[in-house]
This record gives sequence, structure tokens and C-alpha cells, in this order.
Amino acid sequence: MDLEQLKAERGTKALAPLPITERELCDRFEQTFTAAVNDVLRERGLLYQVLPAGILPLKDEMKVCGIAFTVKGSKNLTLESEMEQRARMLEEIGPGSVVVWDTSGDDESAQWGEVMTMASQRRGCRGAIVDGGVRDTNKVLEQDFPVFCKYRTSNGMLGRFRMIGWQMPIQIGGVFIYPGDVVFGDIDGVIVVPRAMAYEVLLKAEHIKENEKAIKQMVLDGLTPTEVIKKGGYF
Ligand SMILES: O=C([O-])CC(=O)C(=O)O
Ligand SMILES: [Mg+2]
Repeated sequence: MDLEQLKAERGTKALAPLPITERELCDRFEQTFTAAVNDVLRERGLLYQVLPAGILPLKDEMKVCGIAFTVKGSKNLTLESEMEQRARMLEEIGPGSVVVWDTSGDDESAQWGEVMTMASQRRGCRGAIVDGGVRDTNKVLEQDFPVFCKYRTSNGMLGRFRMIGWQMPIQIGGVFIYPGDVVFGDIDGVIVVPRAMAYEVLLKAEHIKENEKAIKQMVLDGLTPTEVIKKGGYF
């Protein structure tokens, strides 16, 4: 076993350079849709980039793309320095990020709420994706901040759950997420695009969006599904 090789593979990698700014990249992804991005990743043989289907937006209209700021935690009854630790995490969130929570499968606590929304939004955060819970839901909704979660609960995480760390590799369902990856969520759920291929995937997703306009026009023009396929269309 080559431990050094494994460490290099799993460790936090230097961020792969992008040919456009992160902001433009994420804004342009948000003009596409997750199904298009999914089709591009499928062509590359990446079939498992989607977070578990139960992680959905608080509102159907919510859409977010951002740079993954990863957080990991688990059920834990200890309280010592929990608030200070959480404050440190929130203060490290950078502009353009989306906070992504690996909760080790938690099913009872809220890892996100009203005040965390306010604090992270002030730091330029674009949204939060939680494989866990959200509370203060009405107050989060008022802030027009996209949040994707598995459930809603009044259970604050203090004394029930705590962070193990942040900006580390995480795993949600079968998906590995590294800090700096591109995460994109809409009404169909959340997909993770490895950073090194993000620009290329964006261009292809934009192409799919354009191409599907022509396919939809064929259907509107009265072509049968068989005729659509013969003309290069698909569903
Ligand atoms: O500790 C929590 O559960 C989060 C919370 O209520 C908030 O951010 O307002
Ligand atoms: Mg609160």
C-alpha cells in the first residue's frame, strides 16, 4: 500500500485553475438546468454525481450554483466550544461559495437556520445544501437564500450534533465532494461537478440547452417521436 499516494489523492487539492472567473462559471451554470449537466457527466461515464434524491430545495423555484465549501459533522452530545467552532467556520466562508453539509446521515438535527443564513449571506455565500435539517424555515425563506435539505425540524444542532471539520473531502450518498468543486441545485436536486472538468461541462450543458430548443420545436411542429429521433432529436 502506498500511503503517500492515498494521502495525495484524498487530501485537499490545490484548486484547479478555471479559464473564466468562478462567478461567471456559476452564473452561467444557473442559466442551464441540472438535467443537462447530468447528461454531460453521463457522457463522461460519471453516473454517480447526484446527491440523494431526498435533498430538495425549500421552494421549487430555488436554484443555486456555487463553489463547494464543505462541512462534515455527526451526532455528538458535547457542547464545549461548539458555538465558537461554528463561528470560526462561518467566518471562513468565502464569496461565491455554497456550504455543503455531510452530516454522516443525521436524521434529527438542523444544521442550518435563520442566523447562519444571515451570517453566511453577508460573506457572499450563494446557498446551502444540507444532507440533514433546516430550522427557522419561514425566516430563511424571507431571506431569499437557496437552501436544499433532507428535512425540516425545530431541533437545533447544539448538544445533539457537531462539526468534525470543514473544507475537507466529504461524501454524501455515493458522491465525493472536494472543496472547490462546483455544486449545482435546482428543482430536480443537486449535482456535483468536479472542478477540473467544470468549464468543459458548462460549455456542453449550454450546448444541450440550445439543442433542446430545436428538439422541442420539432414536437411543436407535429413531428412524431420516431421522426424526432430520425432528425437527431432525443428525450
Ligand atoms: O443552531 C441552529 O440550529 C441554527 C439556527 O438556529 C440559526 O442559524 O438560526
Ligand atoms: Mg435560529
